[in-house]
Amino acid sequence: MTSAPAVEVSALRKAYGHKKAVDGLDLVVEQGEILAVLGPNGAGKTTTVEILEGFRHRDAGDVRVLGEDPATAGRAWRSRLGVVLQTTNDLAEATVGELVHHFAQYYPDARDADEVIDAVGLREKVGTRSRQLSGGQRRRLDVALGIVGRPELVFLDEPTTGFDPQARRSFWDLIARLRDDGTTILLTTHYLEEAEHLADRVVVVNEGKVVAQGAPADLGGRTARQALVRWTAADGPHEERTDTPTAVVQRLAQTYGEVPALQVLRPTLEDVYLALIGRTSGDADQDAATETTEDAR
Ligand SMILES: Nc1ncnc2c1ncn2[C@@H]1O[C@H](COP(=O)(O)OP(=O)(O)OP(=O)(O)O)[C@@H](O)[C@H]1O
Repeated sequence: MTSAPAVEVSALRKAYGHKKAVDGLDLVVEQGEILAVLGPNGAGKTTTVEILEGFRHRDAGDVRVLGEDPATAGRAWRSRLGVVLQTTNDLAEATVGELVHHFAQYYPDARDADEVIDAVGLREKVGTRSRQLSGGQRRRLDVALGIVGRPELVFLDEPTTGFDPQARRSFWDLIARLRDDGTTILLTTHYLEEAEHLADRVVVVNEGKVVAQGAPADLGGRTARQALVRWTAADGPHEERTDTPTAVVQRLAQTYGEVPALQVLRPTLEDVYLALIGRTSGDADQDAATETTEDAR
């Protein structure tokens, strides 16, 4: 028997005034899987996640999270969810250790608080007040508070923004361990390599709709994933898309011997993603620059 999905969303809509933030979005997260939601700034990811968490009202559509409608579900439902919120300023004077131990008390079957502190890599900061943590350390504390209750389903909205590369790697290990424990995880991210590394499935959202979904290696379909063979002949540059680049190169070698300016290119997840959202990598660089400015504020 297959179990019911952890999350089922159909025809979800939410507008802010005239702005359609979510515009007929469909989504399923199976139990035990890691689903990554990708999309450019303003695509509607946070709005969707906040509706699933029960923090925002929807205008239309059906939503089931762990079998209940988040708009009406109660405390027992909420205790089964791990919601990673930004730590509020009210808690700024509490230490890492105090916060994680304190939050653990709210849940019937909480994880061991000290193990969680170790898992997010904050052991050395256990006595530090939350206001004295760096941005990346604060985010790790947010994650610790989100998982200490041993949730069945965890929502992570851009969990590793502001992490250094080493912290990102150890966070990925933590997420893999949560998955091994059977936790279902929905995360949003702007990091394509994060989605590729972690996710069983990726959903690409653009302008409030799902524009593609699949395993990271299959996203965009077979054609988008084909290799591109390029070479230059006497009459100029040539290119050929193919599932069998070796055969194409063999054919070219028979014609030319040493093939002039031969290249075999494989599209990366980033290439496929940018094509799906109708951008070029120049636009993506622009987004990255904008994000850096926002982070710097
Ligand atoms: N509280 C709000 N009031 C008005 N407009 C909003 C509000 N929250 C979001 N929006 C708008 O809705 C759209 C979707 O925003 P949302 O935050 O869901 O996008 P996102 O995909 O999470 O973006 P990002 O990657 O930048 O976090 C954007 O155009 C945004 O400006």
